Amino acid sequence: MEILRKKQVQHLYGASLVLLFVLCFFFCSCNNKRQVISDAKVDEDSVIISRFQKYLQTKTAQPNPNYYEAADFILSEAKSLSLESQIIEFVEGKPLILLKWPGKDPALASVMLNSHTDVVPAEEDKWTYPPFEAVLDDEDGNIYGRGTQDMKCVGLQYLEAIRRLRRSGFEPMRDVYLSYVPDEEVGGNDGAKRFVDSFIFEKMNVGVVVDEGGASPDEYYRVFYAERTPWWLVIKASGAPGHGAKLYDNTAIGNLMKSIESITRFRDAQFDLVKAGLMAESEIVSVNTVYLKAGTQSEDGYVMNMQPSEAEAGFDIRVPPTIDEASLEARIAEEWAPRSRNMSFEFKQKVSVYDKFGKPVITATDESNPWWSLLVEAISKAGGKLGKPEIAPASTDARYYRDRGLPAIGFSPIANTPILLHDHNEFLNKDEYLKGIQVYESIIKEYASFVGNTKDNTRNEEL
Ligand SMILES: CSCC[C@H](NC=O)C(=O)O
Ligand SMILES: [Zn+2]
Ligand SMILES: [Zn+2]
Repeated sequence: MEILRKKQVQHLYGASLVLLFVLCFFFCSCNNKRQVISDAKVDEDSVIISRFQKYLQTKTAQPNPNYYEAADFILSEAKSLSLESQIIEFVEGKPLILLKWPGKDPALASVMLNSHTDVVPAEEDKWTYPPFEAVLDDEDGNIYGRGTQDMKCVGLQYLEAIRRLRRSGFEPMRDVYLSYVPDEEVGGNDGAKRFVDSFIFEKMNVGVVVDEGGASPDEYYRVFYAERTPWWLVIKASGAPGHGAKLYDNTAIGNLMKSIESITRFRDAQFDLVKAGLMAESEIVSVNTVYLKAGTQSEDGYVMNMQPSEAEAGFDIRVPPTIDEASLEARIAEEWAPRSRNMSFEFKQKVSVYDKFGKPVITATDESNPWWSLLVEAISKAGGKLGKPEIAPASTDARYYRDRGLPAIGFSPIANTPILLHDHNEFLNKDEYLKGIQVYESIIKEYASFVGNTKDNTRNEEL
C-alpha cells in the first residue's frame, strides 16, 4: 500500500515534469515567434524609412530642380509595384509622372492622389543636419530634410500604402492615379495647370483629388477644403528728385511711406481679429511687405544727399475665398496706390478666389460630398483624429483641380509635429511617417471601393 502510494507519487511527479516541460516549450516557442514577428516588423519599417530617405536625397530644390532624379526613383518604385506608368513633359525638363493602379470598373470616376516633386531651397548653414541627406536622428527618431513635410512624405506614403494593400490582396474598384507634378513651389504653371488643361487629364475621368495639407502641432490632423489665393502686388511711387537737405511734398519715398502706413494699419486690423480669436488665420487677408527698393546707388552703397525720384515695394497678399474681391481691389487702387499721389501698381500674380461662375472655389465638407464623408470615416478607422476643416493659408495645386469643379481635399497625415514647411530643420518623426502610411491605406481602400454616385458632389458643380 505504502509502496504503491510512493509509486503513484513518483508517477505524478514524472507527469508534472513532462507537463511543465511541454508548457515551457510551448511558451518559449510562442515567445520566439513573437520575437521573430517583431524583428520582421522592425526590419520592414527600416526598409520603408530608407526608401523615404532615398526620395528625400533627390535634389529637386527650386530654382534648379533635378526632376529626373526624382522621376527615376518614383518609376523604379512603381515598377516594383507593377503599376502602370508614364512620363509626361508638358514643358521640357519638367517631367510629370503619372502612375495608375487600374480598378475593376473603369467606368467609375477615378481617384487621384497628387503630390509635387519639387521642394523649396534650404540655407544649408542654418540647418543642424545637411538638408538633402535625410539624416535619421537615433535619439528622437526624427528624419531631418527638405521635403520631409512638404511634401515628399506624402508622395511616398501613397506608394507604401498601395504596396500594403496589394500585399493584402485588395483590388480597387475605381482606377487610382498617382500624379507627381513639377513646379508647385513656383506656382504650378508648368505643372498642375498644364496637366488639368490636357487631354490626358480629361481622359482620366477624375472624381476626387487628394493633395497636400500641413503639419499639426497637436494630435488632430489638419484638413483643407479651400485655400487663400496669392495676390503679389508691386506698388511704385514717383516724385521729383531733390537735394537731401530740402523738405518738400510728394517725394517718391514719402508717397510710398504713406502707402505702407495705410497697408500696415489694414494688416494690424486683420491680425487683431486673429489675435482676439474672432477669425482663423486663413480667414483674414494677410499682407506682408517682401521687399523695398529705393535710393540712388553709388559705388559703396547709396548716395546720401539725394532724394530719389522712384521708390517701389512688393507685398505678398493672401486672399481667402470668403472675401469680396472688388472691395479689396478698390482699397488697393484708392488707398494703397492712388494716382493722386503719383502711384501705380501691378500684380505679379493675382489668382481670383472665384471660379468661372463667380462662386468661391470651395470643396464641400458635408454629406453633399461623399468623398468628404469617406475621408472622415477612413481616418477614424485608421485611429486618426481629424481637426475642423480649414482654409489653407497658402496656395497648393489643389486650386487647379477645384477650379475645374472637382472636389479636392488637402491633407497630409502629420500630427504631433511642429509646422516647419519652408523652414530650417524641417523634419518628420519616423513613427509619424509610418502611421501616415496606415492612414493612406485606409483612405485609398475606402475611396477605391466606393461605388456610389459621385455626381454633384461639390458646391461648384451644383451651381
Ligand atoms: C502662387 S505660387 C506659390 C505657391 C506656394 N505654395 C506653397 O507654399 C505659395 O507661396 O503659396
Ligand atoms: Zn507643398
Ligand atoms: Zn511648399
